[in-house]
Amino acid sequence: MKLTFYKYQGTGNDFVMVDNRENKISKNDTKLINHLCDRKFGIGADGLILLENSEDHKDDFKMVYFNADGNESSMCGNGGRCLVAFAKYLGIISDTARFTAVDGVHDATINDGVVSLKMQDVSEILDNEDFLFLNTGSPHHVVFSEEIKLKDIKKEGAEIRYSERYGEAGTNVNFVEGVSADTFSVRTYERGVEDETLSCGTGVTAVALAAYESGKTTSEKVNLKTPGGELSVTFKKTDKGFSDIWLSGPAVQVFKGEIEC
Ligand SMILES: N[C@@H](CCC[C@H](N)C(=O)O)C(=O)O
Repeated sequence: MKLTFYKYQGTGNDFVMVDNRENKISKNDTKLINHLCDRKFGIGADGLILLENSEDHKDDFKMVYFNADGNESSMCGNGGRCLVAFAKYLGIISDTARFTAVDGVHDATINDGVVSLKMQDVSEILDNEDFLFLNTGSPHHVVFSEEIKLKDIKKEGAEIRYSERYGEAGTNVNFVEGVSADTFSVRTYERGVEDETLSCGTGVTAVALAAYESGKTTSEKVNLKTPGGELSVTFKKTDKGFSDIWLSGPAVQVFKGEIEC
């Protein structure tokens, strides 16, 4: 079969997008999805996203996310932003969207190529001496450190991802360095890619909230510099945790293609 696909990137976190409203791809075909994401033998991407019809057509569409290893996973923030740009390209939405993902319903807006995605509220943050841990749709271990540009992210990230603390499920790992009162540099090791990616949306969201929680910023708008570009996260601190969390940044179509599979 010839499969039409689109390639998108959001601050260098890249995705194969498939319009699956007619169920062309089976969600259980781990081997095929892993092959499509392979950078040498396939198209190449950090993950693959299916745009599907929302159940009962309640929302504009549904997001189904797979890591590059071919397994369906938890929420992908950059992927969600790219999917909104894809839905606009397909004519499903204009400048606002509401869609369902694995962690629930998300609202989004597009303005001049910048996609802002509303994330789920966060009520629990584990604040340890050496790190923070929270779930922003995906699990994130956050370490504040210095000279992150010198780190071997693949090696240090894998040590934490596979540590006993996180068991079989594992975690994503973010290494963070302060730049100014409201700006942080972030490098992320992603589970399911098992390497550093150029940016991670749920990761920078976790970093912004962790920075606020640990007193490293007092701003409810945090700028995040990743190796693939800049994102921002705004939120409101409440007595229950964090709400009204929005992740914003560019989302770009790179190319369209067909692949025999
Ligand atoms: N790149 C993503 C996160 C994707 C999910 C992650 N790899 C996991 O399995 O937890 C993002 O932008 O949030």
